[in-house]
Amino acid sequence: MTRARFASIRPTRGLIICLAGGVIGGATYRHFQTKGDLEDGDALNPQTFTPYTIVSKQPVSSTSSIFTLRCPDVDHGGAIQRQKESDQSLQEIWQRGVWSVQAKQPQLQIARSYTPLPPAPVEQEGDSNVTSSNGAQNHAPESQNQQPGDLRFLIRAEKNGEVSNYLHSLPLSSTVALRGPFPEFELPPDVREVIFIAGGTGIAPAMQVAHILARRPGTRIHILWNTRRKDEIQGGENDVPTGPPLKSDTRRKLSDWDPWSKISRWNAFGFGQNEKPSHTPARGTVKSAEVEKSVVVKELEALKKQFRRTPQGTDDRPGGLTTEYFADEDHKFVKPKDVARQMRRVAEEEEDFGQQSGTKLILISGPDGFIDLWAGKKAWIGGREVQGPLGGYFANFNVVSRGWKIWKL
Ligand SMILES: Cc1cc2nc3c(=O)[nH]c(=O)nc-3n(C[C@H](O)[C@H](O)[C@H](O)COP(=O)(O)OP(=O)(O)OC[C@H]3O[C@@H](n4cnc5c(N)ncnc54)[C@H](O)[C@@H]3O)c2cc1C
Repeated sequence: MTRARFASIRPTRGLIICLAGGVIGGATYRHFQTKGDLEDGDALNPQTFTPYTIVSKQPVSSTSSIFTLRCPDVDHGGAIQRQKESDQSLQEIWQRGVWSVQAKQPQLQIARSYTPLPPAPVEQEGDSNVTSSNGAQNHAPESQNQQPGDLRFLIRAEKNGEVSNYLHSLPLSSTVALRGPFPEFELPPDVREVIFIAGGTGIAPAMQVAHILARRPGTRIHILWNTRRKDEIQGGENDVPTGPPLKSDTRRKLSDWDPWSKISRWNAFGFGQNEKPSHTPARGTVKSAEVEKSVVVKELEALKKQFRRTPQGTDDRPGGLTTEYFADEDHKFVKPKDVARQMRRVAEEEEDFGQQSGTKLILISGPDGFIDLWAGKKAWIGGREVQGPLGGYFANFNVVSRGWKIWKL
């Protein structure tokens, strides 16, 4: 979610893109024609804006909230149809990769991109499974009033930010015009391993990826989430291995390997499905049991549970989501060594169990400076945003030869 990412221009029908005055602080902004943007009666689509209603705003921190938006008039026949159409059209994109929608500020006629969060985990009696609005299995005590087709966003009110502050200023039941979906990144079908470095609201695409991988047996994702404020990661637990690396005499061939063994590397990672992962409270936070967990932390935990319900891969390798939390306010930052440690763990597993097929991905999402620091600036070529050369910390990491691919979101 770089500033360049904020600036990506997608040629769309019925849209006038005016770049004049659109470059502010390194960002190019999308300006829209006043007439004909709002097309009442259409399901969410990339060409025209569809009015949604804010049905809830759930504070995450003093600067960010989770907004739930719904197609209006959901109780009326035609609109129910529209809601269903919208939900169906999103089913596919929810399985493919990272995507966004644009929200419009009507007075200024500008729009910004926002990343839908996976459907809220739905509370259910006991520990049984429930099905979310997009057919996903969910499990956690959140968001009781969710309806099919609802879109949820984690939105931070940026200092002097036009659209984000406009959205935060709107009371419940206000209308917000949305357009989309816009694919941002397609996960390779054979993806096996993901390290996701997320800055701030960059956690939203990380959650999208986790949501997809939770349905792909044997895939794993480790999220390193760096926020500015510690309240956003409150109660978050770091799933990091606590024991020393396994010695070579404990190595076993994959065929001999007992996935439920306590000494298995997968479990040492916290990926085992029967074993309780070893947790440490997020740095700078008190033990999670003693504090109310932040809304996003709760949702990440619910995503972890989704992985545990997914059948294992053909090689009996448990899939999983693990997390590490860092807050600037605590002077804790994700460092290259944190990423290197995860890469090393994967490399050790490959040594032990043999090189596995499948793509290994490092994804980075967050504000401009965050992306630049890790992987260098994205670039613009021919009016299109491209990845640009690999820079930042990763310029000095031997990632490619180790079989990792990097993508700046
Ligand atoms: C694909 C995509 C998905 C996105 N998803 C989300 C999302 O899920 N949630 C979310 O909150 N945002 C998301 N963003 C960012 C969002 O589109 C806006 O850029 C953001 O809300 C700021 O817009 P604004 O109009 O309020 O600020 P602007 O008026 O555009 O900017 C005001 C000032 O704030 C600075 N600024 C803007 N954004 C940031 C930032 N993130 N960090 C530091 N300084 C900043 C600008 O440089 C400028 O100086 C996404 C962006 C993209 C491209």
